[in-house]
Amino acid sequence: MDQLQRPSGGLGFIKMHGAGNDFVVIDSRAEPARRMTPALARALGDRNRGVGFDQLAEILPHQDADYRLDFWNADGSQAGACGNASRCVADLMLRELGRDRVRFATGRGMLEARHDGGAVHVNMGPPQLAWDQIPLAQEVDTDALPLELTPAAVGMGNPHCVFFVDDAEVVPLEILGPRIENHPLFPQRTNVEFASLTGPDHLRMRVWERGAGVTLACGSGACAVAVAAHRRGLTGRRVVLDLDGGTLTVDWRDDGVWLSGPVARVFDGVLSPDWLAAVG
Ligand SMILES: N[C@@H](CCC[C@H](N)C(=O)O)C(=O)O
Repeated sequence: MDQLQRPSGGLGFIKMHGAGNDFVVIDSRAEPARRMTPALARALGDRNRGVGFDQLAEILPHQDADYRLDFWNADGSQAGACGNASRCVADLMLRELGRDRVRFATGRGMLEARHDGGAVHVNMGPPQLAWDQIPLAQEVDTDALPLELTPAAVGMGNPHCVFFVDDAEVVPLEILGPRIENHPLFPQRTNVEFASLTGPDHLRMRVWERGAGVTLACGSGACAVAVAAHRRGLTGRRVVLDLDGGTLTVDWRDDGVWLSGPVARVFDGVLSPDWLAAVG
């Protein structure tokens, strides 16, 4: 990764996106003592007063891995997983280390990422399918939740509620998303996906993210939709998903759920000492 210019007291960052899911990446490997806080994440995530992002990914040192990644939502909450930010940071680290494979630690354990051509692939690990792993508030069939339209619940290190509908395009996400996100069945809230089958092993999906709202893509959400679709017998184990911001591919293999797609480095910036002082 190129060294960022840091005015004394400033904070360097990189703005990236993966299929339109946008991120601020902060490299704290050299300064692990300076940690992100909910207030700073919220201020940075504000698209008017800060930089704006769906998630913030903070890179930290780790003794048994190439690095560790922490994820923050725009509302200042933390997430155990973020597939697209994992792919974006892996792209930076694969280039920096000159390797074709990296291992990194996250809230859900050790993950692996690889490069090939233009795409970055990350193994998001096995899906969590037991009600108390996702977690849900009570023991129910995770493939058919007791909610209208009987959605499925899938954990990918973070909770997802997946609805299969005839036409995901017309779903009023802004209305339904927050209702499902905060439904009492999900004690840690949930990400919400609406998906429709558009061809053999091909899905259209739209997403409402916990802590971020409507986003153009969600990597762990794409994994959850693919897992739920296969469990329902709608698709095979490898599917292509069209999201609002681009196309992702998910392959549920024996060693985990692999997520693939494009990444882009948009710009490098520095938060000024004055702005940092003002947000506390
Ligand atoms: N955009 C992400 C998911 C981010 C975390 C999510 N909002 C949560 O709170 O669980 C992805 O690409 O997976």
